[in-house]
Amino acid sequence: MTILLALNWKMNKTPTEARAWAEDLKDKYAPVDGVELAVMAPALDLPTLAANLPAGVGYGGQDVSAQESGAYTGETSAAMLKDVGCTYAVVGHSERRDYHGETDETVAAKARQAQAHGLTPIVCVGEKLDIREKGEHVAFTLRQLAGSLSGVDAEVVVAYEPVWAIGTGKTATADDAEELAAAIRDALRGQYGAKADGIRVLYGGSVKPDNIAEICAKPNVNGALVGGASLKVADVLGMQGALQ
Ligand SMILES: O=C(CO)COP(=O)(O)O
Repeated sequence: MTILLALNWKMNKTPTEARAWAEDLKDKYAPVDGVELAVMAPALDLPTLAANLPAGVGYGGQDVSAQESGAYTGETSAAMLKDVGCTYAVVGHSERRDYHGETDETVAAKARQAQAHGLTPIVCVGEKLDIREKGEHVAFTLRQLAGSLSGVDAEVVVAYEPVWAIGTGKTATADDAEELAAAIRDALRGQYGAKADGIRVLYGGSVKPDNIAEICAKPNVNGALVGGASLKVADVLGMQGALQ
């Protein structure tokens, strides 16, 4: 399965900065066999990426509305993302769940809406520290996954992002990542049967050039969702190179 290196810029980079980043990447980028690169950017940056990313590098939104269109001020529809050439939409990132009150039901509705427009949702799940300390991280994450994939078809990517590892410099060990990725794979088999083996399960949380290879070498980890280390082209090329 092709490894997906998904870059989540979060709320960083103006369109001017996004353009400079894309041009810099274009100067230095060479595709690596078996590695797909895609940038999850603020909606305003997407047209700039469409015009300036090197061929073969994909892009997507960081969120998408659960609604089709209409009186939903501030929202971005799946049709809008599709129209600017997105192939992905992140849904259910822990920052959306925490700061915008998104529930599993909302996340599933967003994922279904993305699929209805031909976008692949990247559905994020993962536990907070207190849940891990109680040893309930597997059960919690699988419950979140089941709710977040309700009515969602197999054209999906799942990202396991333990909240305690996001932006903290604390990376889960490769074994921690594999424990959850394997549990997620089993759950996906229950929902999708044999198609589960074609679904990419990513790990996210303080992934960097010096730890990505070990994490992505695990049998059930098919890529990474990267925040901080996605902002500098040098780090992105470092991660891509480490996967070679
Ligand atoms: O939340 C993340 C990606 O979606 C991870 O962020 P960091 O890589 O900055 O820890």
